[in-house]
Amino acid sequence: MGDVLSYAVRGLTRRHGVGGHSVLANDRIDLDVRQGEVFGVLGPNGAGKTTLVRQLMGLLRPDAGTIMMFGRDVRAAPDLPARLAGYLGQDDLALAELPVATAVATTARMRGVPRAAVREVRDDILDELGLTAVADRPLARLSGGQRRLACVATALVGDRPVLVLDEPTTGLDPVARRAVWGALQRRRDAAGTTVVLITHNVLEAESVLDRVAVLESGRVIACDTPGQLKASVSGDVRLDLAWRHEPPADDPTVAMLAGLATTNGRRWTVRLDPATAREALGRLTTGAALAALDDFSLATPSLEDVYLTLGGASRDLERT
Ligand SMILES: Nc1ncnc2c1ncn2[C@@H]1O[C@H](COP(=O)(O)OP(=O)(O)OP(=O)(O)O)[C@@H](O)[C@H]1O
Repeated sequence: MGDVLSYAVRGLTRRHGVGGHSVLANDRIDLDVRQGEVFGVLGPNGAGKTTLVRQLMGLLRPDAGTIMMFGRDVRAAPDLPARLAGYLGQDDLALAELPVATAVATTARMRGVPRAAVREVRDDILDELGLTAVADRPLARLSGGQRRLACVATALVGDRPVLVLDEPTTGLDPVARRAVWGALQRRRDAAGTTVVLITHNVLEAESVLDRVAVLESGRVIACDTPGQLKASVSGDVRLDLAWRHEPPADDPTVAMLAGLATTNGRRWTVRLDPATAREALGRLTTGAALAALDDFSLATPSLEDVYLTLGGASRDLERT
């Protein structure tokens, strides 16, 4: 990873709409994305993530601020992102009528892959992403997940130095998601490709992302490596409890945890300092509540905990 900045963003501001109903979608965002890093953008729905990446791609004009791409001002060279970056948008309907293989091959040709190499390049990426079996089917006649995966293939083909991907793994099954994360890592490791991606899947992204920016209400509220972000909440551990049936509400430990827990049905997640967590667990496993307890675990914080600590909403996260 070098010191070259694929993107240097300063004071980026963009408002949608006008007058009383307008929304400040990006509010003075500063970001540096280094060449060869996988850079994640996390944040709750409506935080301004898509607005940010559309500006990085030159698809939306900033109201204020600058975007430098490899040292050049995107405003002065608006075609720069389209030439240097492969982009996956939220909906990709342009290629819908084409068979997958044709969509990938056509994109490869447009990106300068020599005619003699197109077939091999196309077949390699279809194989890498597990799309070979549907290569002859038009995108419009694929399942939602397969179509998304085919769009990922068209974004990745042609070895652009930058990839900007808006939720590349949303809607994919576990095998396909693993294929996408693997494909991104391989490009970063082998070719120094810079990847900027939006994701809600923090649990999987954690192992792939070099750095993460957390957006909320148009602002960057944290930006660091997953490790450093986790260190910022590292005083705490996460206690996960799965209840077999309704826990006794009059048990003082249960009542204390209930007030602190994020709940998902009978699953409770509580962030506590280690000593309190150990004590609580000790009381639960020796007291009356044990009969209601199905399973428990104590874990050091994940990027998910960071996200939640910073104010992200658990409903916006995919748990897979
Ligand atoms: N074309 C538009 N006109 C008006 N408001 C818009 C428009 N596009 C986005 N917004 C608003 O701007 C804010 C940021 O939207 P954006 O799509 O960038 O968020 P996001 O973080 O990508 O959200 P999500 O996770 O739901 O995709 C939201 O409040 C959204 O409602």
